[in-house]
Amino acid sequence: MPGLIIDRLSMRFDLPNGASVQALKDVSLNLKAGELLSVLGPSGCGKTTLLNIVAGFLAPTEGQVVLNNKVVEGPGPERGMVFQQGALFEWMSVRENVGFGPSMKKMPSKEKAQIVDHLLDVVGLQDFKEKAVYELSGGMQQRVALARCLANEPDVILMDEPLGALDALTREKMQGLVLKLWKETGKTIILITHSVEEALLLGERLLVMAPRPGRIHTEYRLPFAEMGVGQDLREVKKHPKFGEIREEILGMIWNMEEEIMGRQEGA
Ligand SMILES: Nc1ncnc2c1ncn2[C@@H]1O[C@H](COP(=O)(O)OP(=O)(O)OP(=O)(O)O)[C@@H](O)[C@H]1O
Repeated sequence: MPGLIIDRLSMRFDLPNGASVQALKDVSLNLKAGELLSVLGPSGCGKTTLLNIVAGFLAPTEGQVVLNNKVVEGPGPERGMVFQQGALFEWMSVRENVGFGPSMKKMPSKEKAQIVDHLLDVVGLQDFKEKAVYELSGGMQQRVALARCLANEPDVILMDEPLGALDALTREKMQGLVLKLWKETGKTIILITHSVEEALLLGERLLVMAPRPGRIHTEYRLPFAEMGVGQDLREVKKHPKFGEIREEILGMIWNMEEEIMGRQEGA
């Protein structure tokens, strides 16, 4: 079956002092090709661990990830990653950064130039093609990171707080861009965020995770990502359901954090 199957994942980190941390316990999830999933939860609930296992950077202690019928056994080009800070090659131009994957694949230069040009149009950076990345603002650097990821033609894009370091206005524009890319490319996307509003806007499915052990607490299926494509996201936020679910999730995460604090004080 095409798509991504996360099958009963558990991850335990054994620490040098003999203790261990159960970062994930029995996490299962099926994503169809082209679905957009956002993941929220208090610090330490295993969001990044989950993403790193799907990326193939970490091997789970139990369970498996299956993408398009193949078990994930390490990193691969069909899974692209976008980090909070672009992880770009500072000394290369925007064009060279976006063309890096195609260059590695030894793609003929004419074909590579066409792909790079197309992606720079998509992310609105055509006029900055020859600039070095250190000359760009944070928002522009994240646009380069998205274009560079897309140039590898991944089936799944994994984003770990990709907009977390941006100012509010740039972040809002980038949220619109993520929705546009999702609709135009049909990629499956998993996006981790600490912002409840962002998770509501950028998740047709939204997972709230809980800590100790890291697990899925609640899943929502939401209309806001679809509503937001090509629209003013501030209008989407005015939808009565948006405010209602935001309050519900904020309360849920607040209670989890209270519980953690209580356990720490009682320990
Ligand atoms: N390499 C590691 N060695 C030991 N413990 C780890 C390691 N990586 C993560 N952990 C622990 O696993 C748990 C989950 O961590 P993870 O980073 O996945 O959570 P998170 O939800 O992404 O947190 P945050 O929101 O703060 O980024 C935490 O208790 C963390 O301390």
